[in-house]
Amino acid sequence: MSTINSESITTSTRTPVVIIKPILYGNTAKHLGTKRDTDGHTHKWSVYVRSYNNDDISTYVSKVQFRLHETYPNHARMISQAPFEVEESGWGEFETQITIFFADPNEKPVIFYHHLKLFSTDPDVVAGTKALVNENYDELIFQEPS
Ligand SMILES: O=C(Nc1ccc(C(=O)N2CC(c3nccs3)C2)s1)[C@@H]1CCCN1
Repeated sequence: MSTINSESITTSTRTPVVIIKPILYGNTAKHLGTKRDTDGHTHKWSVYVRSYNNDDISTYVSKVQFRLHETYPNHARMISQAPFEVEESGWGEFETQITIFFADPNEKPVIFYHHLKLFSTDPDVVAGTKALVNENYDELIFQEPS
């Protein structure tokens, strides 16, 4: 923006402000201890998106869609309030698609792909004394409107 007055012309240049929000997305899993008779499920698991710093991501995330394997009822799960996670059970591993929608209508949704992991060679996970955690670090980057 330039301003003109009798003495001079000044031009202000504003450096775009970039806001970076570190996040974690992924899953935890724990063996049920047995193969459930009713449905053959062996694990309970949770797939989630959360702030890396444990702050409230609801200030900038409006909803998150977790697309599970199509054999799950209502497999495209939309979560519209924190915590942004889906808790389920099953017997195997598969690809999930995680779409993050933002409170700012001008910000396009972002999509992450996550392999839901249930199995581990970690003796404590195998013993069921420790949950498996399979998560990824990433960053949501916002440009302040110029
Ligand atoms: O396992 C795998 N795919 C899976 C897809 C769905 C799975 C599962 O666990 N499900 C619980 C069951 C339900 N049916 C109804 C309500 S929930 C669906 S496993 C692949 C195959 C080879 C390696 N990985």
